[in-house]
Amino acid sequence: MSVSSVVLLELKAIDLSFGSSQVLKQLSLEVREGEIYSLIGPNGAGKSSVINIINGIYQPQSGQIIFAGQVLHNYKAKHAPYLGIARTFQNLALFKQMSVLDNVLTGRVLKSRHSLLGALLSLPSTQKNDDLQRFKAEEILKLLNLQEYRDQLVSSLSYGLQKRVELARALAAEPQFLLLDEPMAGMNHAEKRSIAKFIQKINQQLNITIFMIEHDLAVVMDISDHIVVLDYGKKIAEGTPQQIQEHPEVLSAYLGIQAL
Ligand SMILES: Nc1ncnc2c1ncn2[C@@H]1O[C@H](COP(=O)(O)OP(=O)(O)OP(=O)(O)O)[C@@H](O)[C@H]1O
Repeated sequence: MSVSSVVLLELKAIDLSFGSSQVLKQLSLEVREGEIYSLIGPNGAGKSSVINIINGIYQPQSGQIIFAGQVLHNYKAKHAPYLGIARTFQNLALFKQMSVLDNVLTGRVLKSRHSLLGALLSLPSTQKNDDLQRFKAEEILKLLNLQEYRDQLVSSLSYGLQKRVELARALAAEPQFLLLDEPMAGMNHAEKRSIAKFIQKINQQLNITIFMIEHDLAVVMDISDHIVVLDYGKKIAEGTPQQIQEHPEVLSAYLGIQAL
């Protein structure tokens, strides 16, 4: 997807505290439509807290969240799917004793016009709706090369495949903005490369803006359009991968690496 000049998400002067500990300090950021936008920084910098704010799980003490031109007031996690915001979690959150297809179908709840009465009466419209949901879920499985696992229990799959199923389930909601919390955590090199390709495919083919936290800097540098570096809840740098790689403060003081 080409990056547009339209800002899809804006955080303005966000402050977040838990008790006496201030986690985010006057944090502002802008994510443009079509971007793969990555947030990096040391452990405890506040990255997951940012995702939890964008997803409505945490409510900041002050600041504004503006999504698609709308200031969000009293914003909670239950509102996110209606805005077209979906997410994956740092630790897998799947129904492990259900099949891959059924897990993806759970992601279609909002898109389904299924009524309980219709189901009880086996109305033709209910059957049509089920067929549509299944068709959409199958399309996503195809996109992520998961068809061959469709009927397998999630618990029987490798960790890398389970992460891909989680991605599929998030996509089932047809989001316009996808939050990925460490999508490559715990993966081997080949699995990381493969998930990176799928993230690019989702961005380009489905026109979904991606907001990602990831510790693997090589992958972040490889696929991101824009990177923000957070430390102690403050933005210390932002720019293209090249600008970030050349930022001496980021490299030496905060990420503790010499060169990428
Ligand atoms: N619900 C909470 N209650 C209390 N403190 C919290 C809560 N959520 C986050 N914190 C604190 O906020 C700080 C930032 O945590 P956060 O998980 O956002 O950092 P992070 O950059 O995502 O770290 P990591 O890379 O290790 O996942 C930490 O000190 C953490 O303990």
